[in-house]
Amino acid sequence: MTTSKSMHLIDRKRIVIKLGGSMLSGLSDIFFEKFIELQKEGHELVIVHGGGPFINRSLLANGIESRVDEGIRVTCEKSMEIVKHILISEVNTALVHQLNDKGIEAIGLSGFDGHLLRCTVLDLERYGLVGKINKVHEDVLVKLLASGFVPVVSCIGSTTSGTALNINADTVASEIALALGADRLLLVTDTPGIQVSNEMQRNATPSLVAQWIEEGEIYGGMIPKVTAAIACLEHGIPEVHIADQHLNGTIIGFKEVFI
Ligand SMILES: Nc1ncnc2c1ncn2[C@@H]1O[C@H](COP(=O)(O)OP(=O)(O)O)[C@@H](O)[C@H]1O
Ligand SMILES: CC(=O)N[C@@H](CCC(=O)OP(=O)(O)O)C(=O)O
Repeated sequence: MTTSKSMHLIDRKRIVIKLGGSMLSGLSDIFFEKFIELQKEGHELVIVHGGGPFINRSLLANGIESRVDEGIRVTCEKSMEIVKHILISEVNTALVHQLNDKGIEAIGLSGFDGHLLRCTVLDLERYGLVGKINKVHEDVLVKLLASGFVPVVSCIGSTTSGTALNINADTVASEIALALGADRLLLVTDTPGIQVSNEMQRNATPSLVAQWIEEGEIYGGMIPKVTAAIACLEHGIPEVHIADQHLNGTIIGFKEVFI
């Protein structure tokens, strides 16, 4: 016979939630309420955050040229200093504070903490100091989750010699979701899902996504999101949502899900 306690354990899901820089400065109470609801349902939640618009502003203020190639920032040494400072010292701390303030016990981490994101350089000539994740040491996250904390991860990786590398936050979220064997990846952004011909899509499959990229319907910052989604689906994560902070959006899977 299944007891209600074991039912609860069976139902518990590990969900990786990526918060895009596009929506971080406008996090609403509704988002925090939904987050707390998921916690009360017993799910284990990990947050990964970006901060693209904050980085753009700081680069501009410092007179450093900013260029993005298919959603990946080309990162020179001077930019890297700014990226590291903005993501770790500003965005991560502000987000951890906001969560703690709402009664959510959050702990901030970068890829340096517990060797979380071990990287090598992706393509020095094309992207500069951008990391390719070779290994996620997810044990630090598992320990924090087991102690009831919400890990809040910024998208800075480290090489074995301690050099900081910039990584797109959608990529970090998908690699962490895969390493944790998450049940769901939720990419929260400033739009309620994928829009095609002016219509929001409730469902998508990897082949439809490939077609929409080909047709130019998906471009810019949406490209790393759908790439991350497909990598997760191909490695066994059942569903990826691309949604706004009210969690309305597109579900990407191999089959259509009617919601
Ligand atoms: N088909 C699409 N549907 C919706 N948004 C799209 C699409 N293609 C490109 N985008 C762009 O992607 C943006 C989200 O990516 P990005 O700005 O990088 O967000 P984040 O900071 O949340 O990662 C949207 O605001 C929109 O401008
Ligand atoms: C390599 C790379 O592109 N890094 C990103 C990291 C931040 C990010 O991904 O932020 P969003 O989630 O807001 O887009 C960047 O420098 O903008």
